[in-house]
Amino acid sequence: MSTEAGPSSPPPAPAAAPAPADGAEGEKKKEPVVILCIGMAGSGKTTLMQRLNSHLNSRNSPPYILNLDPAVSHMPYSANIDIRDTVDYKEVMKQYNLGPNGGILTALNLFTTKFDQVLGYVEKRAESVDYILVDTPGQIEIFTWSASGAIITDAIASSLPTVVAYIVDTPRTTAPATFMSNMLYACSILYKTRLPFIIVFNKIDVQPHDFALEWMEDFEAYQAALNDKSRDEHGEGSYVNSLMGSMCLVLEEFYNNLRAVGVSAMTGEGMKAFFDAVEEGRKEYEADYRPELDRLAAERAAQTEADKKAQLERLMRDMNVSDSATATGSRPSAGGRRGDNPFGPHPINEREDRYMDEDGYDEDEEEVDEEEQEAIRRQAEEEEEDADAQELGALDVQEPEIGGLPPMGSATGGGTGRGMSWPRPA
Ligand SMILES: Nc1nc2c(ncn2[C@@H]2O[C@H](COP(=O)(O)OP(=O)(O)OP(=O)(O)O)[C@@H](O)[C@H]2O)c(=O)[nH]1
Repeated sequence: MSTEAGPSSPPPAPAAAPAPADGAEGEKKKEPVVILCIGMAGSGKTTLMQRLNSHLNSRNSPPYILNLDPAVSHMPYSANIDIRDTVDYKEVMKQYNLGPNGGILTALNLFTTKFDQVLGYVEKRAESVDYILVDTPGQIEIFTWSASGAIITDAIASSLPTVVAYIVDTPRTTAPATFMSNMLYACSILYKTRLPFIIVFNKIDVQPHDFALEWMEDFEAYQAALNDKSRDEHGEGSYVNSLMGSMCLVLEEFYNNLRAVGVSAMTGEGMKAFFDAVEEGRKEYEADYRPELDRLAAERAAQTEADKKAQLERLMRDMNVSDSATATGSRPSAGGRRGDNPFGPHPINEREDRYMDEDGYDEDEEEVDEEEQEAIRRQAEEEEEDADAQELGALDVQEPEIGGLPPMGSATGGGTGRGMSWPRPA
């Protein structure tokens, strides 16, 4: 058992400005790292969140915590922002005749409509914390394969250094086939998020993770394990097993580019290795992800600038004040001199007449009308969506004071009651 605070010990008294977890005093404080905990149901995400929370509290560096799992019934720590305070997924299920997964997904979608507020709170606290922990729904695909999961991940990652901690239930991964399935899933998440990735082999108090590290480093060791279990009575390996052997080779590149650590959320073993890996992840984010983000932002800015320029040119053309027209002087302006005041009054109907065809049909006018109508339609749709979200109960996100976390183990199990639940009370 580690010497860190146990699961139910209260956090230390909140410090106004927590001492930096690492780095020398006087140095400019680093941006906090966001740790996105993702994993299969039962892999130990919530327990690990609790462990990370108590570990960081014991280092006098309390983290900022977000819970994005609307269905968690017991949370052994208090979150600064809890999806359950904003949306009640059981009500969503009832009202829309949805099953549990549909309810959780819809609750997450509703919460996503308010995520800009959440990000605002997180950014405000970025000055005073070193780590931001995010717990995700137990049904992994609800987060990793949904639009809202992608929106939330992108929003966080474009704001702060972010690493993905993929939690693996080690005792349930000892079979080569299960191991391979888990690694392929991890690989798919890596390619979807493209964020620095840590594979966290949890529950090493029950099953050490050496076998997994060996399989990741040594193809032949994995092949040997496969052969061990794959022979049929004729001594032949099955098709699936030879496929898995090939997969292992394919994944070599993936294994080479990620960090794998073993932890026990229960005992606290492996915390140092975990935070070292997070620090490496931060460096990778700064070296690879941030420049890409900056490049995309510059690309977008250039595109916006080009669009603006094109619009302006079009406007100038419409008003007959193109460079050539201005240079040669198109018509006398109000002041009387040719080329002066290109926006001056036109002789009646002159401009309009030039754009009319023989039937008096104005093609350009129609184009503008369509654009305007499209813009009006979009705005109306957005307003309608906003109204829907409001009605459905994606209420303003509530944030308690940081550092004022209730003692660990005091979660209410059905929302912490700080915010409003759906549906909105009469
Ligand atoms: N022995 C051992 N058990 C653990 C460890 N971490 C979690 N568990 C147990 O594994 C079970 C599942 O843990 P949770 O933290 O609820 O897992 P989860 O991934 O949050 O589960 P969902 O919310 O359903 O996705 C619980 O019974 C935990 O006590 C660990 O490090 N060692």
